Amino acid sequence: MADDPFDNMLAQMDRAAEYADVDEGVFERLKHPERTLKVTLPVELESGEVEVFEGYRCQYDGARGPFKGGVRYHPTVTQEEVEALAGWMTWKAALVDLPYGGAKGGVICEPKDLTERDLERLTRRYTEGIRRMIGPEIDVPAPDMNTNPQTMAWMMDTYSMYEGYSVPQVVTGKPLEIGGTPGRVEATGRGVSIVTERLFEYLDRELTDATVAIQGFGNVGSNAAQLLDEMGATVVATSDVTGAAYDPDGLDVAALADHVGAGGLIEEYTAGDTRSEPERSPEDDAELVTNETLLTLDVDVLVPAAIEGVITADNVDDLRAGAIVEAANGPTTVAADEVLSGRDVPVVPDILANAGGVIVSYLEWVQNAQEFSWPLETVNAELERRIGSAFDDTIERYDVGDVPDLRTAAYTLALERTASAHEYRGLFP
Ligand SMILES: NC(=O)c1ccc[n+]([C@@H]2O[C@H](COP(=O)([O-])OP(=O)(O)OC[C@H]3O[C@@H](n4cnc5c(N)ncnc54)[C@H](O)[C@@H]3O)[C@@H](O)[C@H]2O)c1
Repeated sequence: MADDPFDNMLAQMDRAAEYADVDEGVFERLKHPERTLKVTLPVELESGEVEVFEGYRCQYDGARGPFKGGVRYHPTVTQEEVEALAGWMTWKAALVDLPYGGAKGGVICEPKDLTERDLERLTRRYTEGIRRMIGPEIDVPAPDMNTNPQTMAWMMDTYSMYEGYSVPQVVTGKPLEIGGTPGRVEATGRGVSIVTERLFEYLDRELTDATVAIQGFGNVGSNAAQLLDEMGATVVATSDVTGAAYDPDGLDVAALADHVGAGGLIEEYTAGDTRSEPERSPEDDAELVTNETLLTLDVDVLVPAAIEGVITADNVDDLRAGAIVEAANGPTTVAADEVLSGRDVPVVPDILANAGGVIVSYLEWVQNAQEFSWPLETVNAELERRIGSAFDDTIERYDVGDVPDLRTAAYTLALERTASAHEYRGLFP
């Protein structure tokens, strides 16, 4: 059993290595991040107090191109977590065939306890700390948990100030006004909805008959919920840190999105204290249940879209979902994965299910390089083409019949593609 995210990632690699055509020496290299920078970040808060934060940037593997990966602000960030997330970015970029290596950043902080001004100062100090490591052709950060287009704007501005000219291409997930792309904010959730639809086609089942439970109603969870709702699925539960809203007849997803968008919490929504305009539908009888209960609901699809390590050996036997689509990174431990694989529960792995974000980040980066902007329809069509093609490749690998599950199929492809890049490039010096 491996619950540490980095050990979990290595165990996933080991599982796929049995089936992947990868040279042993190259495989050994792939188990180690290229480099990780740890930075100390003293920040004078708006209160006048000086607080010393700690942050990281890990560049995991750059054989396929410049490093790419988000920046996370969270109290539980660790070096091992950042390195695991950077590894997952490497496999994700390879699986969806983007010309990128994988990276990730993180700062240990509780954003809820910081003012907007504090967050700006922390972001600028972190950007200065990792500035020599990033760049449009070197390593391109993006948003992740608790970071957003505003965070990217501060990063872009800080980097540009040092360079002496505007460098929009140094980060993706920016506001539209400074080189962002239409469709980036919804991209990960849109990708999740597309792969869920493809999975149902593959299983020869109707998405319009399906019930869905989504853990986490942040950027990814809320956009996936709204798009799945538009596709005709019934979203029966969703959650935040305060708990889950559950209505077996379906939630009023639009009202919930309005409420949360206005800063509301799930526990307030279920208590009838809503901030949505118009009011929540009278047919929505959402009651408050725990996040743990949400995970074990008898639904057709479970979408973990919050944090890693939520489906474990401890709760996997209680899971009743017919399929799992991993919107979060690393939500299933290897021990739990083996149980699900044994029970033939299809699990669309994170490196495929949540790749919509990095795909549209790539499209933003390409538009910045071209100094040209594309309409939303072009971005969405390209996202659908790329994630659909990665889904087809994964299914094709799975249908050959030797790999036990979709995750192993996806990892096999990702490892083979990354290893192939290493073999062509050779071992320096
Ligand atoms: N934003 C992206 O483009 C993107 C891309 C790929 C993968 N992801 C992954 O998706 C996941 C969610 O990212 P996001 O950008 O939506 O973050 P977010 O901060 O916008 O939302 C996170 C949601 O999870 C909830 N949450 C946090 N901790 C929780 C806990 N302990 N139990 C239950 N709920 C909890 C929060 O209340 C919130 O509703 C992360 O694993 C992230 O790495 C995000």
